[in-house]
Amino acid sequence: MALAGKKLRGLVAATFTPMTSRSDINVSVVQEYVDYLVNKQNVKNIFVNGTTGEGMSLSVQERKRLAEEWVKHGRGKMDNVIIHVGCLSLEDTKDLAAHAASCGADAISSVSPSFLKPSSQDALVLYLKEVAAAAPSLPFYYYHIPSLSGVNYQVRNLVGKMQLHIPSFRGVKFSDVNLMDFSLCIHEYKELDFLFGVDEQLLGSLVFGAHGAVGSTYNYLGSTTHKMLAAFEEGNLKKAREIQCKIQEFMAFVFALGWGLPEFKNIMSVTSGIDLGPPRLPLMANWKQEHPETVRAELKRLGLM
Ligand SMILES: CC(=O)N[C@H](C=O)[C@@H](O)[C@H](O)[C@H](O)CO
Ligand SMILES: CC(=O)C(=O)O
Repeated sequence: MALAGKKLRGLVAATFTPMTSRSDINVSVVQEYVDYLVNKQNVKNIFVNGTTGEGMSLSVQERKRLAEEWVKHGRGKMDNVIIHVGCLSLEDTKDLAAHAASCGADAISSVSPSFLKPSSQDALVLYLKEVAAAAPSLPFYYYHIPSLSGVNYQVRNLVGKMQLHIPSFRGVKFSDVNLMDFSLCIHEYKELDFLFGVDEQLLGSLVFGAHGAVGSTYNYLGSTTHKMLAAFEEGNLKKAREIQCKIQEFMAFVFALGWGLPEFKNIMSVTSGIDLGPPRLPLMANWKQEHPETVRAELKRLGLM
């Protein structure tokens, strides 16, 4: 089922990791979550254990268990289950990559290490080459997210090197606002997939030919975002802009609450009715019980729920 010659297109939901009230992973709701994405949001690709999934805050064992569950429940329902394998340890990353292949994932992706960082573009490519080689049968996507990784090489420059050294390299999940870099990637590397990762600015990336998008909001705004994609396809920019602005108004509202990614899982709990529990880390002090009602009211006010 691996992406062999297939192109990765359309919306990819970066899944939240379901947890119990005590912050243990809760795989019992994964099936319901998959069904919600497919049936209510018409989203058929998932990106597991990434930023949204708090992958970096989970143990290797938990990440493996989650990968197995998402693959198992995605089978026959999802077009692509992409497992994010990046972490600070190369050994763990390779272990996660090999595991993703063994459990039947469609592709893997990795961020750059972000504490001790690669000293050059070549060093990063060599590192990722080792990661990809641990799962040589799976398409590999580089996950560019400079705001969190602190690693900000121009992707356009990296891509040529990755293509040369990593046989399974297939594209980039581009979570940055540098649209010139993004555009030149698409223009120069037509055989690769470039997926945009700043949901509230997706319309801008479509102008430059984005092949798809990976993000946290497609969990609960997938169907709304599909309407924007359709309007863009039809050349109805006025409508596409209206939809994007609603999404921006909503994001501005949650940012004003002081929320960051882990707290966004509240929004998915509210919209899907699936209790995803609290974020893993006790650092996330802005996660408050009273907020769900406020979020629901705002989504309703904007016509997004
Ligand atoms: C920094 C970050 O987490 N970016 C996510 C994807 O990469 C996005 O999906 C955001 O969660 C989304 O655009 C909301 O800001
Ligand atoms: C947002 C995103 O794509 C991730 O969670 O990794």
